[in-house]
Amino acid sequence: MKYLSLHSMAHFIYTSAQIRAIENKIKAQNPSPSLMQRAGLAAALEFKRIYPAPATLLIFAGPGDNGGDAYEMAYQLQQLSKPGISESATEVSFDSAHASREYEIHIVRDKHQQTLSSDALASLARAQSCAIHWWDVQDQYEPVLERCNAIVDGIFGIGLNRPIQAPWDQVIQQINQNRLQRDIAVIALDIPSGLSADFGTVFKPSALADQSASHTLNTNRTINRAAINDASIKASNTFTFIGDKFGLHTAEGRDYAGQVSVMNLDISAEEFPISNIEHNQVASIQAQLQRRAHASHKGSYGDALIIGGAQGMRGAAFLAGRAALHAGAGKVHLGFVDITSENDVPLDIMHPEIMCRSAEQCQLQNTSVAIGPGLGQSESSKELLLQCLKLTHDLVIDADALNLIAQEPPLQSALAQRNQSPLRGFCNTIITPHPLEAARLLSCTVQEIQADRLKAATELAQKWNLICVLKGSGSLVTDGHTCYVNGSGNPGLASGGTGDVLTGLCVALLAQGLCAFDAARLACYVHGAAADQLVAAGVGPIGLCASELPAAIRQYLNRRVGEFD
Ligand SMILES: NC(=O)C1=CN([C@@H]2O[C@H](COP(=O)(O)OP(=O)(O)OC[C@H]3O[C@@H](n4cnc5c(N)ncnc54)[C@H](O)[C@@H]3O)[C@@H](O)[C@H]2O)[C@@H](O)CC1
Repeated sequence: MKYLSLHSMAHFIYTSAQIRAIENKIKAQNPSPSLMQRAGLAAALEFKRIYPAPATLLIFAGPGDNGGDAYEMAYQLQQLSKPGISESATEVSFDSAHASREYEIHIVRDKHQQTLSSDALASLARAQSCAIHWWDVQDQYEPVLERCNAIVDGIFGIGLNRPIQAPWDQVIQQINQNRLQRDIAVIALDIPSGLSADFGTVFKPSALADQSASHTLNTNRTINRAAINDASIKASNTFTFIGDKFGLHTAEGRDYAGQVSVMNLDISAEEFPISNIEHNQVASIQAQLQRRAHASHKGSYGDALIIGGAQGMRGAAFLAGRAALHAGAGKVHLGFVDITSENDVPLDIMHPEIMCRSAEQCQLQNTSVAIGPGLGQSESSKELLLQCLKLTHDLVIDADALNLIAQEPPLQSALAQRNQSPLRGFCNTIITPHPLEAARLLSCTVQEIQADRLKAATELAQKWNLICVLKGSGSLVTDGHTCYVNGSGNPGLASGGTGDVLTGLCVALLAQGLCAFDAARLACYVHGAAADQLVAAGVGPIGLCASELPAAIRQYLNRRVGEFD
């Protein structure tokens, strides 16, 4: 299908500034058909594929080029509905006498707010020459809204630069409410209106913050609570143009974008700049996990030690330990804190192969270590963390270990000095903060972290010269230069203990010889994929338990990477 093909750059993600630069470069070449025509045709073809006619389509067109895309899509859909028109045509001559009624198309626009570019004006003219129904945003188009089969959002694209106000704010809530009630397709062109392409955040006008259960808006439109807090379109699908955008995949982006299709508009790969943001594709890393040789033994797959599990949080260490075991570490040790006598040391009855002892008795050298799950913040935990920072080569730092570092300058110095020991060389260090832990580490608020996740993850990785996994929807894995956005996983992971499992998985992969960046990337991917596998089998997302993940991780790894020669 023309313009929808993905080239070798498909795994890259771009900033809106990069997309604008590509757009300007191509536009300067006066291409025919124009980029807007290509965008409209690509959107029409993909829409027709996922939503074949007959159907009633309500298209909302805004004041900028995103609105131009919407006009062009409407025009192209009308053309594609004509009998005998080839789907690979890029420009189709119009003959209104033959216009098919296969799609009943309605367009809503703001007649008083048109500041259209020449491209958008040309697309508007083409659409106006078709059998399309036209509405002003102030008209009562509700009867169409209530019976249409699909809605297209061409209100704002990457040019959105402030919170959305009347009349479009009310329209957005109305569209979201309609989708909630009728479960219809809502297709966003380029990016859902209201979502930031660069941050995955929603521009929220303060007026929306404390609105109550139901509201009568100035066009007599009643909006219920479920839709009221949305200052962005919640799309079922986003057709994004030229290149993929970061905001569609992290922070709030995934909840608003739905299924993303990238349409590169036939722009060749050479026109794209090098991007330092990529989707976390792990095929090449999976290949690095050792295939199991006959003549291998437990020593071949490394030792993993997890330190944590203070009183009341012993389970966190067990979860990490089981994850390390199921992810293939040769030997797994748990070092518990708060142990007063030998008899205090807990055992994992279900997994007696895990070796348990007091943390103080554990060997920190020649072992891949994770510290944090259930660690607590006692003096002895602090001392253990200091020892780990000083003595280990492979170290995963999570949970309370991160909170301690945030509070204690001596721990921060020890972290900063990890790569300066000539004996150890460059260390494998991974931190796995969730947004609150990241906020503590950077002395800011969670809102500030979430407002620019890329900046936060990059800053943490650069500050301490390590690999940072910033957890949350669309987890980021970065070394401070290249950032991978993880696409696997689902809201079933939003429960206690899943982070401990991720930590155990990271340390098991380090133990098996992966470098920190590869281990963190593969761990994130496999952790999410295991959860996706469980949800596909009906285990979650509601009630998915962290303790169910290790076995799913084992299954995933054996299916995808661990084949036995
Ligand atoms: N021109 C082209 O050749 C192409 C354009 N494309 C489309 O063009 C879009 C970008 O176009 P624009 O730069 O015109 O951006 P938009 O279509 O997002 O609209 C920007 C316009 O809306 C105004 N605006 C921004 N925030 C507002 C708010 N909260 N309330 C009211 N008005 C607001 C701006 O002042 C500006 O006039 C892309 O997202 C994409 O959809 C793509 O199709 C690629 C090709």
